[in-house]
Amino acid sequence: MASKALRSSLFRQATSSSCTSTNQQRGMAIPADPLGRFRQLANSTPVDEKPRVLITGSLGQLGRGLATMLRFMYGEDSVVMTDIRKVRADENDVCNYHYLDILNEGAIDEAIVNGRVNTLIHFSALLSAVGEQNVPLALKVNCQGVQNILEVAKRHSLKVFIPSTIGAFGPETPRVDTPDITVQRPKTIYGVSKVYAELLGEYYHHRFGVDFRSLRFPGIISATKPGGGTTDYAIKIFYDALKDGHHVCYLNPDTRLPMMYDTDCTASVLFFLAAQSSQLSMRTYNVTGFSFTPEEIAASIRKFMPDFRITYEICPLRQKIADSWPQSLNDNIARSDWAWKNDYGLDETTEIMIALIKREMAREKGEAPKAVIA
Ligand SMILES: NC(=O)C1=CN([C@@H]2O[C@H](COP(=O)(O)OP(=O)(O)OC[C@H]3O[C@@H](n4cnc5c(N)ncnc54)[C@H](O)[C@@H]3O)[C@@H](O)[C@H]2O)C=CC1
Ligand SMILES: CC(=O)[C@H](N)C(=O)O
Repeated sequence: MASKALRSSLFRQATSSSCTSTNQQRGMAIPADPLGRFRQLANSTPVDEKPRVLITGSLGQLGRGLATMLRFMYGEDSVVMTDIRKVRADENDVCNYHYLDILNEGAIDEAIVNGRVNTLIHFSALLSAVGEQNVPLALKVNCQGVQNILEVAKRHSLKVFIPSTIGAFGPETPRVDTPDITVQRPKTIYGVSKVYAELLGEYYHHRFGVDFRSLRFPGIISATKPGGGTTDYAIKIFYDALKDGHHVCYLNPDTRLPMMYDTDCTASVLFFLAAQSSQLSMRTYNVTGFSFTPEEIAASIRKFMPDFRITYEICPLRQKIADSWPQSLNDNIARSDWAWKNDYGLDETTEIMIALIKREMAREKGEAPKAVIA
């Protein structure tokens, strides 16, 4: 079932940038060489500007793929991975890994100095659903943690990336084509803490000259374990499709949310960090891929697995959160300021997720090779 473009991406064999697979959203297509844009960026980075990056919370959903891409682009010693949990024996994509609790500011200093780090990517956080279950911890990790990170960035003149989220918007926000600057007023502790991070980062930029950068991500779809968010269903649905042919969805069939494929998320971070400060008219930008409802992603899966079934058991907590978030984001300013562009639409994402999970399942049975970037 996999297209030629997909096979190319999985096995890193593509050589040209011509398109072989089309998608209805924004009339896009998967590039035949999915790593081409990353290779080009690495080749165009002057030696004295090569990033040496420390990632906090790097064992979460987004950190591992980003670390793998950074190593591919800038070499094995370009990334220091940190988190607070022990690495499992099967996590063989984890390298140069150290324990780092972001609530310990002195320990962050130490890791930056010892690792000769010039760029800090701050991924540690409690996401929307788990944040509601432990508000005091969410406040500590998401607010105190950000304060510590910004102080360290100021002290060591670091470039610092702290992601924000669609969760930084609320029910009073215009929900369709949500612009960068609008009413926010989120109703989750996650959203409140992310607005704080956006504003505090911008304050450190204007007041102290810290090179703070932030992107408001939509839900990210990847073949890695999600950390307890409202958009997690859009990952689990693929695992359930392949294991059971059936997914029980906790959101209503018509709940539309903006999403993005993992590799586009990684690209947004790396191209944004590589942009010159003079290109940036803002420090916090929306970025997005495509929007869909549970019914629409199920229909996309059925193009590859015609017998797939979806049923619904609504989780009131997550439904309420989803109902307060944008249905689609406007990211035109990122597109014009620093040439942001997503490469993957819904059907490409579906095709790749199915292929990656099939490989993961085969690997578990000892039938497939290990690391893949797609
Ligand atoms: N995954 C998504 O769909 C989206 C993610 N984001 C943001 O991107 C960032 C990364 O997200 P994910 O990887 O999905 O999160 P995740 O929940 O999968 O990973 C977060 C990591 O932070 C670590 N952590 C928790 N407390 C810590 C502490 N005291 N010190 C150090 N590390 C600690 C956890 O061990 C975990 O590995 C977060 O800031 C999140 O808000 C934004 C929008 C969408
Ligand atoms: C969109 C996010 O920030 C995250 N995936 C969540 O659902 O909490």
